[in-house]
Amino acid sequence: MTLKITNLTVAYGQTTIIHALDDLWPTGQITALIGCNGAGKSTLLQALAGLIPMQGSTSLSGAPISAQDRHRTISYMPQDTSAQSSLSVLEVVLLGRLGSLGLRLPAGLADQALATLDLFGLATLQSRPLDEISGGQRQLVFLAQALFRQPRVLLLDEPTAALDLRHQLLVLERLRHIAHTHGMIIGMAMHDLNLAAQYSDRIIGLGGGRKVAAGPATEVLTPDRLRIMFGIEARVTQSENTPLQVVPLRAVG
Ligand SMILES: Nc1ncnc2c1ncn2[C@@H]1O[C@H](COP(=O)(O)OP(=O)(O)OP(=O)(O)O)[C@@H](O)[C@H]1O
Repeated sequence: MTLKITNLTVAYGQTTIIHALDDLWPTGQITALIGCNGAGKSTLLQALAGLIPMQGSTSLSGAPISAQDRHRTISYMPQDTSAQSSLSVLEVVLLGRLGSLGLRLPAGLADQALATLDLFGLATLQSRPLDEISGGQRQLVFLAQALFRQPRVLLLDEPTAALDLRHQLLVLERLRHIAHTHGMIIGMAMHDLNLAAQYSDRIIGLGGGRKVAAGPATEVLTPDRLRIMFGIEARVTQSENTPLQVVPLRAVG
């Protein structure tokens, strides 16, 4: 299974934001989208999720994704998870499978939702109202909701932005495991280049809504490319048993 993106173009009014982007996202892999503020990462994810109009096409294993398929097969977690609600944490996760909910909860569904919460260490929060948990916990709840939908393609906009270091690693380890074992296609926008290097299979560098680099971290995260993409001077190090490390030194230009 491969997500094929062909000639994807997004415009707000007269302004084109994503310019005729082509790409292939293979099954079981995490693709990280990197790029400076305004590069088009969120816009690309939202277009793929069918939340904003786009031109071009997307297909899964050769079959075009219709509007109805898109809702069933693609799950999206936005950058902003600040929505207010007095629903409990477990209820918010259950909403991920709204289509399966009726007057009675199907047998086992709540247990499955609880197991998804437990992936991120949140089971003890299940009865707490969403309004009464922290920003990082909230991000984890919406991540659990997106996963609970059991999508074939999971799109995440900066999924670790609100998380402490332990939870950043835990979430990305879990996601990598899920991608590999379930063959899920995961695309995520990230600002932390070291986490992108450590956990993604492939990195796409966006600049001005265009793909300016794509490939494994060792090819994309080079000092020359970092200078072009982010306007920074950086040192990049890698030794045998440690992941590639980007050390930003100064802003240039
Ligand atoms: N609703 C909108 N109407 C008009 N322009 C928009 C809208 N949303 C985003 N843009 C513009 O589209 C461009 C890409 O924005 P986008 O949010 O995709 O960037 P990003 O790479 O996700 O940035 P960040 O890292 O800051 O989240 C920016 O120039 C932004 O100003």
